[in-house]
Amino acid sequence: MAAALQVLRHLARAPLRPLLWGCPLARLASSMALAEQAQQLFESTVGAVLPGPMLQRALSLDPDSGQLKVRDRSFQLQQNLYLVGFGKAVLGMATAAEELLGQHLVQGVISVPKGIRAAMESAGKQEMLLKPHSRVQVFEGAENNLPDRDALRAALAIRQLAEGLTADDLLLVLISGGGSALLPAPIPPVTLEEKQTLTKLLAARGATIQELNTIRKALSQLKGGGLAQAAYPAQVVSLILSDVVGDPVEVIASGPTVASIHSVQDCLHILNRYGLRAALPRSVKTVLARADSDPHGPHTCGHVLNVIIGSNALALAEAQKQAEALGYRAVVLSTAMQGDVKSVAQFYALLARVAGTRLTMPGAGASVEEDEQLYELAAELQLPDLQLKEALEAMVGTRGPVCLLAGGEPTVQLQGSGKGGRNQELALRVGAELGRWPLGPIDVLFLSGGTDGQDGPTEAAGAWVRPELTSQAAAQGLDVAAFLAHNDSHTFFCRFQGGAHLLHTGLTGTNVMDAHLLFLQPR
Ligand SMILES: Nc1ncnc2c1ncn2[C@@H]1O[C@H](COP(=O)(O)OP(=O)(O)OP(=O)(O)O)[C@@H](O)[C@H]1O
Ligand SMILES: O=C(O)[C@H](O)CO
Repeated sequence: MAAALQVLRHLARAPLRPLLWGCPLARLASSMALAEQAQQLFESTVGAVLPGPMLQRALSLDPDSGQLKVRDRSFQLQQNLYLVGFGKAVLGMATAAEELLGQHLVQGVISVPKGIRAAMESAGKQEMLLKPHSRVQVFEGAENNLPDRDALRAALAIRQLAEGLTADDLLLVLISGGGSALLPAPIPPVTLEEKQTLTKLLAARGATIQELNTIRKALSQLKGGGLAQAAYPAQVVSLILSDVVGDPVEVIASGPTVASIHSVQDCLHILNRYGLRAALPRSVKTVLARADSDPHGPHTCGHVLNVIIGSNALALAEAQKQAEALGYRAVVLSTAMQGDVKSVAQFYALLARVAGTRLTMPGAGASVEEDEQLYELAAELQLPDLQLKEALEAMVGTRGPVCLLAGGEPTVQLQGSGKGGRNQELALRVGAELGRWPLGPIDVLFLSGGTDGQDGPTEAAGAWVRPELTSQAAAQGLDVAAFLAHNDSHTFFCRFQGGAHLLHTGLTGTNVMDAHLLFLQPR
């Protein structure tokens, strides 16, 4: 685990070894090293959004004058700096912030997942752990990503700190994914249990994170700008690590420092859509009715600076740079990869075929039907930022290796009771699809990994596959289709070639959704 971390740290700084594409020997070696390079590139993707480097990029402190710079804004520090935070990556973010801001920090309170300190400790990740005499108080709670009494206690301590601030103070707010469950403060008479039940029901019925968080905001004291309001008249700077496609600050962790723009009507529409309006507890109806007649209208957040300091796009941009340094033609396809994992897998496999044909037989092009099918699949997935045409055009005239990068969070409809995760299932499906057609004189590798280092309830971050997967598995007596039918991708990869295709990084301490890397190397 410690060794994996060393690699991550090293890769965050060091450029990777470039390919020497002119020379056949080098080409052979490079082809053999493709899997190794894929794993290194994944680690660079994560390295770009680790708490330390991220905070260092976002903040700069002049030790002589005590001026803190965040983007183009300056704040005078003078025993007036406070910190709060909530989210799965916040422990490491708070540690990095305290290290940077040192003596200026008066007091802090953070709400982080249950067991995270012990997990980081046993993973040997000292840089994610606060020092023994830290000024930051840590609350652990929200087991299984659900708001609980411990998280409620943390939220109340955060509110108390915020409410005690004056116009001379600066509140630094550290926010990352999972923040909603770690900052529950229901508006009375709504109880924690009622809020828990409602969010669980909405999630189980397929509500999007935008819908879920709209409801959470309407029922919360601190979400939807409530925390910023509590801290007024202090100045507020929120440093946000995004785990939502498109980085919407009002959605991530339910936007506690962003004024909510939703009306009660929006909430009622959502509750209607999921058949929950009729059975609402009286307390929820009371709070919604009260909000409807609130004479003050929505909060304003003029005293707040919200800054996205880490995102999937940022991580992929770093991986793209590293891939180019290795000699690849690298294109970021999308940072909003969503949709059913089966369709996403078909898309990547067909993309490998269409792009591969362009690379190996310039001028021939893939068949018109395949091109059309690829564009149809892309349209079905509805990816707002997809650079498919650009990526395919980039193949024309490219004679060397290509790396296509994407990020996001596909969805798995669980049918079986097997062990797996989104990334391992996607990789397994892509592997199975790639084996269906001959791909010509080209080496192909697809990797999918969760940037938090944990894919579903498994110890792996994800997996990588090549087109030979199905036949090699069959030679080992493993039937890929049978494992897929039970959502048993992790069991498959543990058995296949002794687990050599699994990605193991350990918990990374960050989270910007998943990364997908598709490598195409003409032979
Ligand atoms: N056996 C399985 N096969 C495939 N996917 C699974 C399996 N079990 C759980 N999953 C998927 O794993 C996901 C939950 O895993 P995880 O804890 O990594 O969540 P997450 O959404 O990545 O959390 P975060 O928001 O922190 O990134 C769900 O999307 C679920 O569908
Ligand atoms: O906490 C949340 O609301 C989700 O992780 C999205 O940010």
